[in-house]
Amino acid sequence: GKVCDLSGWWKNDLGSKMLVEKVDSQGNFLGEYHTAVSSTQKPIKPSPLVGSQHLDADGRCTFGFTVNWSFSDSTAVFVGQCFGEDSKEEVLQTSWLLREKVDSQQDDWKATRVGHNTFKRI
Ligand SMILES: CC(=O)N1C(=O)N[C@@H]2[C@H](CCCCC(=O)O)SC[C@@H]21
Repeated sequence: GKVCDLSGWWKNDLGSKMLVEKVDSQGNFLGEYHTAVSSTQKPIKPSPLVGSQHLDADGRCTFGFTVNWSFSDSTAVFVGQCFGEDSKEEVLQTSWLLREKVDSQQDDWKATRVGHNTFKRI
């Protein structure tokens, strides 16, 4: 069967782009995330990501990664699964949590956003 190897460039429906560099034999990878959107006023910059994937032979591996935003004090974590039927194009269905930095615990309740998003290869 076809292993789902996440390495390469991906784009989601917000227009954000992600590069996954080499996936090692344990499924670990590094990369960078170029977000098209942000909740901050600061200029957007590429940000490093660290993650790991399963290496199932069925092209439908699960994965997770963390993005340490280089231009804001927030952090995002993504989890998802690759759907790569042999003939059809590969799609990553993901859910994410974005944790922004708040000044006090009184604001902790509103500090985490959740979402979902689909990535396709570019
Ligand atoms: C995939 C997806 O929906 N998102 C995407 O591609 N960019 C936004 C967020 C970017 C956060 C930038 C740093 C900040 O604003 O603090 S992470 C979830 C969302």
